[in-house]
Amino acid sequence: MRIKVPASSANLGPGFDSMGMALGLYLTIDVLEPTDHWVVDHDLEQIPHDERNMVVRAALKVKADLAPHHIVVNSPIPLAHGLGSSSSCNVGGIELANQIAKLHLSAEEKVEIASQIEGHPDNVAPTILGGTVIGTSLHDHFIAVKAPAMPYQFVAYVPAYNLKTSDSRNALPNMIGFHEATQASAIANTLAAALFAQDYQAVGELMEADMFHEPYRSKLVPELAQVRAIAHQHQALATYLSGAGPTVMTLLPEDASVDEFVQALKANGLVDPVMVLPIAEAGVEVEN
Ligand SMILES: Nc1ncnc2c1ncn2[C@@H]1O[C@H](COP(=O)(O)OP(=O)(O)OP(=O)(O)O)[C@@H](O)[C@H]1O
Ligand SMILES: N[C@@H](CCO)C(=O)O
Repeated sequence: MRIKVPASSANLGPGFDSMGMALGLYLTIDVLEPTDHWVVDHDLEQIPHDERNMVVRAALKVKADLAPHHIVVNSPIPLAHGLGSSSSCNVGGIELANQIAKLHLSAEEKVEIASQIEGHPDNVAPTILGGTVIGTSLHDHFIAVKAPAMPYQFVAYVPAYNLKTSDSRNALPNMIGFHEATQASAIANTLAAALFAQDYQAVGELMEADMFHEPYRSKLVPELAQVRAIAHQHQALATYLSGAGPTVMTLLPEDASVDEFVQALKANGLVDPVMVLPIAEAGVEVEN
């Protein structure tokens, strides 16, 4: 059995901790034979091979006495780069428990469990449901709603350095003022409305108007302003900080040339890898 889990890009600018989309870059978990203790094969450095592995930890949160198995985890999702690598592990672990213990969890139950583990649904909800998802916690549970597909090319500029979510969150203020909070949430609310109305002119303007996190994190990721400035010269709809960074995501129209955009980045000294990632319209899947 193989569990296939998409990567994800959270925030979409002002949708801090509430908006995200699933991307066609997949962590896979091959479930092999039952064993007397957990064995996790993978080729990452400094990542545990036993029950301390993040995938197994998530599975054991769902079912503490889950029968141990030999599993193989492969992930092309760069770690600590704002493409949801940890969310894919958590969602994969939940699905692992679901399959081994035959729990028959609904998608809503998986979103609930995953959001409890992560504390916010912006990565895990699209990773489970696929597509673009907006969600929130409310009265100890989570509500997640799927938005229409965006007809754009998603171009991820992936700086070489890692930025752990915890470190990137430490750059945020403990409090913002009432007027600022009202304005920031008005921008996010209007972005949600524009996404559902498929009013992409408004989407583009609003995506670049975040007041919750990008102003505080941009000093950690100078590439955000640099890529955004160049993107504006290449018909981009918008550029935003993907998740906690450092990946910078640009939405280009489907008929725009990614090559020309990448060449312009390089000409300006932005020579880190670029990935063009499709939206994953399906979330986590199981292949037998
Ligand atoms: N394939 C994997 N196997 C085991 N652990 C992993 C794997 N991928 C990620 N992790 C764990 O997740 C951590 C990265 O999580 P973190 O939340 O900092 O970043 P991210 O999920 O990549 O980015 P973001 O949440 O901003 O999108 C790694 O340091 C590692 O502990
Ligand atoms: N919304 C989260 C995504 C990463 O977990 C953040 O920006 O910190």
